[in-house]
Amino acid sequence: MKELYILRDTLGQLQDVVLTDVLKAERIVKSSNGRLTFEKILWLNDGLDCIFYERELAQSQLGRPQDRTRQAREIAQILLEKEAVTINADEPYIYVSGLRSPIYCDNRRLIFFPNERRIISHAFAERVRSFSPDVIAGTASSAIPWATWVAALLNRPMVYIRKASKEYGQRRLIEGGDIRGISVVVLEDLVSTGGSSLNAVNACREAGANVLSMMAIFTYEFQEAAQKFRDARCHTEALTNFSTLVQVAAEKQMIRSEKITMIQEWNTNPQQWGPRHGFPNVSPMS
Ligand SMILES: O=P(O)(O)OC[C@H]1O[C@H](OP(=O)(O)OP(=O)(O)O)[C@H](O)[C@@H]1O
Ligand SMILES: O=C(O)c1cc(=O)[nH]c(=O)[nH]1
Repeated sequence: MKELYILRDTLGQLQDVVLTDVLKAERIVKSSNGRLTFEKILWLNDGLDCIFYERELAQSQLGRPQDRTRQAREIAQILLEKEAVTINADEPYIYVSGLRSPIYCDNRRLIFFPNERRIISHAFAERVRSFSPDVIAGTASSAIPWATWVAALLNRPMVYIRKASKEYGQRRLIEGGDIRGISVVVLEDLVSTGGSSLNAVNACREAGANVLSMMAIFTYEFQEAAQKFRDARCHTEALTNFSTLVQVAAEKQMIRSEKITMIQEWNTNPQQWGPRHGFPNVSPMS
């Protein structure tokens, strides 16, 4: 049994999607500290730990490192169980940056699994909510569904950012609406070198938006990516990451130890790994 907490201010309305969850809940315990209505729901379904619908409390609760660690481990396990993560050293994958890699994390697969995609979109929503953005932005193409679900959960407008402006029709780079002068959180499915996500952040900035954060499901934790975001003065975070993935895979014996050693070697020096193993890196994909 899991516990779902829904918190709202006394005048607040629960969104439809939450109401559906509430109706399915076994038992609701209500209390109040004067300013907040506090509803504790004993939740029978797997997968959903908690949702916070009050900003102040969300920040204090979600800021606790152990919560983030638990969440990162849970999502890493999903990536492994749903075979989003695959390893192939015989024919290493080519990344959009041109890097060769023995590991690929295909988060596109996650949209196929309703329970897991709910866990991830709720995790995103909890974090995005603490920034109170005007708009949720998704990078094309893989983050469009995540941005859609998060925007629906938070009842916010959504846009998506193309890799390049469309060459016909309205010729837009950002689709959905005008983000000039308003705040945005950008969602991405995955960060390797950070090039794609930073392009999206820059596109939003050039369109006149204030980018509050760029959040991804997964990051390989490359120094190169972290430096790019520092240089761009853009806050960034990920729901889970390479080191957590490796830790969970090792503990639960989901990846054999020699493969773990190999992907760790790749991760410490991704530029060198391909050439050293007879697979030169290639030009970045356009
Ligand atoms: O951090 P980077 O080095 O830029 O790499 C990460 C990017 O690569 C993938 O997108 P891809 O270009 O494969 O496009 P897609 O989302 O349309 O599948 C992924 O979805 C990220 O956007
Ligand atoms: O860098 C990339 O292109 C990339 C790496 C990865 O593991 N998964 C993905 O979708 N893209």
